[in-house]
Amino acid sequence: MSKDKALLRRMDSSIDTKLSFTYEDVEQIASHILDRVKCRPKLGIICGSGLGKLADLVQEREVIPYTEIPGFPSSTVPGHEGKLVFGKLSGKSVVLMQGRAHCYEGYSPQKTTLAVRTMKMMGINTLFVTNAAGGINRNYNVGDIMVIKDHVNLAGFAGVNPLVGVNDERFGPRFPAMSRAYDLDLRKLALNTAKEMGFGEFVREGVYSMMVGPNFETVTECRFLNQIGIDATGMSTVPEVLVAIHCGMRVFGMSLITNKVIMEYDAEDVANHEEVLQTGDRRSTDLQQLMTQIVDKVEL
Ligand SMILES: O=P(O)(O)O[C@H]1O[C@H](CO)[C@@H](O)[C@H]1O
Ligand SMILES: Nc1nc2[nH]cnc2c(=O)[nH]1
Repeated sequence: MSKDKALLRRMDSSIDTKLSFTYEDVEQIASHILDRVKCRPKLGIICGSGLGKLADLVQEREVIPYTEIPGFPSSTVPGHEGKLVFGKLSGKSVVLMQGRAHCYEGYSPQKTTLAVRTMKMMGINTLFVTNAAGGINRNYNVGDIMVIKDHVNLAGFAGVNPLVGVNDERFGPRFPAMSRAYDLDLRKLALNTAKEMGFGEFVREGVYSMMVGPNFETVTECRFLNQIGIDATGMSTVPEVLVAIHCGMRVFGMSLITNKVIMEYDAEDVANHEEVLQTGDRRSTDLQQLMTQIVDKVEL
């Protein structure tokens, strides 16, 4: 055998397809789920840390734990139950993800977002994402709700992006635009609804950023985020939104500001997940009310 042939044989020049779930894989997962439920929703809602109580308001519930869905990552973080909850919210058919997967749990960005493509394959065309986030904007208070108008994919700067890998055009284009990721009409609907409900004082609109985590940010990282125009930061949501936009879904997002990030080098406070969950608990009723009103008004 020539030297060149031996080298070619030794070096695998193919793309690592193990990264991704194929279109056929996702089809199978979606039909596995649909075989188990009667509900046929067009709206999907992802509940962030401590925000899963929204599922308590769902009627005619049909529940599937993630552990019973092939390929689905199981939830390993407190505040994320790890269940798909189908049923009616404000009279509309919905599916709620009670808990999400995060890259910091050790899941690939592709696995972290598998549920989003699965939802699309199940007929869902509108995705609402929620999260718990640290307030970077100094005018924000703990307990504020931020309608997301844009994001900065800081994790993407380091190569963490679920759209990396073989692109199957049946999911979406190789180079998806991301300049209108958060639907303008839905943002307006949410802000107007908040005003009507008397929530205007604590519902804002701002920019979310995602770093992989699991550590909370250093003081200098927070100062940097503040300088580049970030209002709130977390460890999720962005990969889900990238995948949702890639596969043609309409996206709306809200962050609950669960803590103010530390920006003083001599501060004694430190960020912690317990505070995140406690704020989620305290504000969950308002967030649930706002969400149910938006669901009531949204056209699907
Ligand atoms: O983004 P969600 O899942 O709401 O949770 C946020 O809260 C957790 C940290 O307290 C992290 O998982 C962060 O991403
Ligand atoms: N990265 C990050 N995620 C959070 N989730 C809730 N609070 C925070 C925070 O301060 N930083």
